[in-house]
Amino acid sequence: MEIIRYPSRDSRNALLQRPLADKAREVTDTVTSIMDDVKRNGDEALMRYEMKFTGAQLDRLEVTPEEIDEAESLVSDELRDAIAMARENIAAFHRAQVMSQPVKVTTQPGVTCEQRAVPIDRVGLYIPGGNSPLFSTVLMLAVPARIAGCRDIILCTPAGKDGKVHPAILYAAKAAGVSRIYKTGGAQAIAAMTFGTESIPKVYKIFGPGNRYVMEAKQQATMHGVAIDMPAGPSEVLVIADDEANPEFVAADFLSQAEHGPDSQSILLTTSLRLTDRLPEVIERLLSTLPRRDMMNRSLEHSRIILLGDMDEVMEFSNDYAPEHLIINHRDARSLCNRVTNAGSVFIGPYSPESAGDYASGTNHTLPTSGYARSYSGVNIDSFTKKITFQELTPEGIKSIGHAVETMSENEDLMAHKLAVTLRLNSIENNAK
Ligand SMILES: NC(=O)c1ccc[n+]([C@@H]2O[C@H](COP(=O)([O-])OP(=O)(O)OC[C@H]3O[C@@H](n4cnc5c(N)ncnc54)[C@H](O)[C@@H]3O)[C@@H](O)[C@H]2O)c1
Ligand SMILES: N[C@H](CO)Cc1c[nH]c[nH+]1
Ligand SMILES: [Zn+2]
Repeated sequence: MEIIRYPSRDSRNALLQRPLADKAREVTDTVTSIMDDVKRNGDEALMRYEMKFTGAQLDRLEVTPEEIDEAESLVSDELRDAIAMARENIAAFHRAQVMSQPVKVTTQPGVTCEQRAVPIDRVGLYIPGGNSPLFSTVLMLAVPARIAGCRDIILCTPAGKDGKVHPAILYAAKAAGVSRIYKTGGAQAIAAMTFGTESIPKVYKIFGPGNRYVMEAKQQATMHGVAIDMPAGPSEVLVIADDEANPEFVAADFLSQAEHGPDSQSILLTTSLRLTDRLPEVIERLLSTLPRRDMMNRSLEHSRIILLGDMDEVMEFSNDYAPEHLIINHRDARSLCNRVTNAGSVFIGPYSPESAGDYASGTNHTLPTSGYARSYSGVNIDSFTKKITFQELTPEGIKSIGHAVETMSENEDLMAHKLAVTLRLNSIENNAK
């Protein structure tokens, strides 16, 4: 972990870089060849890749109803209760985002404009399964998809070496109303949902987080006519903390991101010399009590403690970095959060760990990474709909805006546009005679 005290303005840009950004070309090339292979060879390629990456020998990709029943019996009552609570909270927060009234405005006498949200008919959800089986992500994606009214919800996730999907993923998928589940992961799963294969249908929009291969594949999918929620790759957290912050809380928040994968990143921004000096030792102590130490150590190599001069510099750096998660563990947390312009999701105060939002508070944990929080939102109810506009003009309406349209189209040299209005105006005039 790097400790950087009072970095010069010139050196700050380099600190905004995400881990392994220099390997982007390699990832792009690997993903391009996987996408081509799946497009050409369909299910055969998917089974080959599952064997290569997970060791699973598959002869069918779709999960059977019997496998789902078996999974249900393996989930403990305690986990069922936890999933039920998370699902309720996620549903409550996302239900509240539904626009209850369509937008309907009369812009001029006789001119009515409307906007309605219409669900995307078939969506594809990617559930990561490399380092851990993220069944919480099933809830984050399938619950809002159902609330939005998506009809067909496809889910892809890698199988384990034994050819089975983790029982909690299957249980959560059933509880959240997923239509069909397939055993395929990584870039090949995204390719399958992009092009369609013998078993897996092509979808209209792909959702979900994943490692660098998954994130790159989703971005390539957009070149083949499929929409995506956003680039959501390796997890990251930026913590803003002051002298009063409990160093153990900050250390645990660092480590909770580090355990997602070797290319996750945790950053502390502080004006406190005391915290800067103490944190490495507290992280070391907590780390020694946790499993996955090796992976966390690799992630911590990219992590940074950055000591800055004042809170203006802290907020400027945080907004430039645009973290996926921002934890403000600071005595002025409430007022600082009003200065956030770029972040996926913000956790306010000492008792709001990112883990709460990862699982059960109700907000969505599928969020933009790698600086994409500058321009993208995390998954929300709108992600599952598209907005269609409607308009209706009465004879009075075409008369009220007709002349403006004729003038504008004439000035764009588009005389057929003008004609479509003029003919109607003439017809209204003739009928009136
Ligand atoms: N941004 C978010 O909202 C969010 C949410 C949850 C998790 N995440 C991130 O999702 C990621 C999950 O990653 P994961 O690896 O555990 O699971 P994953 O399911 O995303 O990826 C595993 C698959 O990647 C493919 N793969 C692995 N190495 C490869 C290689 N060398 N070449 C080609 N393909 C390869 C394989 O198909 C493998 O099955 C983590 O980085 C985590 O931080 C992000
Ligand atoms: N932190 C992840 C988003 O970057 C979400 C997650 C799922 N499970 C645990 N955490
Ligand atoms: Zn997490």
